[in-house]
Amino acid sequence: MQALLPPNYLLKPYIPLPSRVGPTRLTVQCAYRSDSLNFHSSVGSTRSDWQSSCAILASKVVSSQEQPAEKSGSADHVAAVNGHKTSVDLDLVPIEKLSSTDDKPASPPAKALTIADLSPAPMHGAQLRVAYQGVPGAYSEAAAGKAYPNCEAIPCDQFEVAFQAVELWIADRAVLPIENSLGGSIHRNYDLLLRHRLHIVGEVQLPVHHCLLALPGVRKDYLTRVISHPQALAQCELTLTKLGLNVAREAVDDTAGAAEFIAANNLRDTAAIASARAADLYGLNILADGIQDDSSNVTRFVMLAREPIIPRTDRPFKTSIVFAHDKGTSVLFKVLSAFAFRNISLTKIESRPHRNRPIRLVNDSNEGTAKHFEYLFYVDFEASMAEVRAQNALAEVQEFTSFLRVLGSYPMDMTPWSPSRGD
Ligand SMILES: O=C(O)C(=O)C[C@]1(C(=O)O)C=C[C@@H](O)C=C1
Repeated sequence: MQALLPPNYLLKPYIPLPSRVGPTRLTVQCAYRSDSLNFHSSVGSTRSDWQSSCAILASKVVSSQEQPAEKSGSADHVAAVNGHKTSVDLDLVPIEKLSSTDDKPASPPAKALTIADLSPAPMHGAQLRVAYQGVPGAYSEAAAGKAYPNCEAIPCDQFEVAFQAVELWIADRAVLPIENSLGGSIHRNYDLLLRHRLHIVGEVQLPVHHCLLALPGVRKDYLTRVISHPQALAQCELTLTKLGLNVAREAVDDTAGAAEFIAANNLRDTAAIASARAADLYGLNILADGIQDDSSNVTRFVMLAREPIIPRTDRPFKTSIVFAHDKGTSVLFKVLSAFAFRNISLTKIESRPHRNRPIRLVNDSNEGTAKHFEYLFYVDFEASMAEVRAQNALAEVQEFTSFLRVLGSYPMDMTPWSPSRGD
């Protein structure tokens, strides 16, 4: 967004928004239009708050592109356009006001940047706003709380919306699941990491303890279906069968959303797989506790921000990269050896279809044409980009690859492991 501003205006790195966001769930439409918001709950938020928030974001871009410079930078002007009165200005500071004039003292000399400047806390004096996919009671909300204690968690109806919420400055961070110890990778988020320009700034691992929830008075033998997030259904498949629940499984957007749906529609033949907190929030009973197929069920989440953090060497760091290559099959081996020769451990490798070029045609000298699928490879390795061995490894990787992007270099989650409990 900064690139859209006229050159004589500086955008300070935060846009104040109405202070209460509350648990209103962001939808795709919210990121684009302010007139089609989906209000799940009215707690602490009003429609006009949200219209103002979205309009501020929209008009900031529009006004900076279309208005004459002396008007577009005015906080009052933007506030008036949005019909939203805020006591703080919108942080658009004309550069000329920062420089010295005859009758005004010169501005203080530029201050050296610190790590805090490069991974800034919000400047509006409020809590950090963290976007997650799902509704209150989702595991992603718990992960947001673990990553950023005391944050203001902002529910979003899709992963993509959580990315957009950060890109549009509605949220400061997004916390998104990337892999689970039983269900495997969350492919959608791998794809979105590449499509968006956010940076991974941290990771958290959350023990996931699933419960089977139903309306009060409902017994297991009343059930004709179980609904939940596809990952949660996969994580409990064996246990559901052991419980004699050979009923239909239906996928919904998130675990807590499944619980909310049962409560809202008074469904007496349906159970949800979700957290004990979701049972509390939506008034459901716990029919079975700890139904994940393995007690050490854990989901790894990544934290995303608009700016990368400065990599360090005083604590264990992990770095995530994605690359593609266009030459031969031994490239993957060569790339992996660049890490092996330097004793850098890989913690994860994932391949995804190369959507821009899904198939490569290779002319066979004898007959016809062989078709190879093309992939993007995502690799996590245990080293910080501040380490020379990691820099050298990537320099070597770059020689073999047609595309290479560092998604982030960030502190590893080193919290001691304990199997999932009911909390
Ligand atoms: O539905 C939720 O509660 C989520 O937070 C999503 C999600 C996931 O996408 O993997 C997160 C953790 C669990 O693994 C199950 C579901």
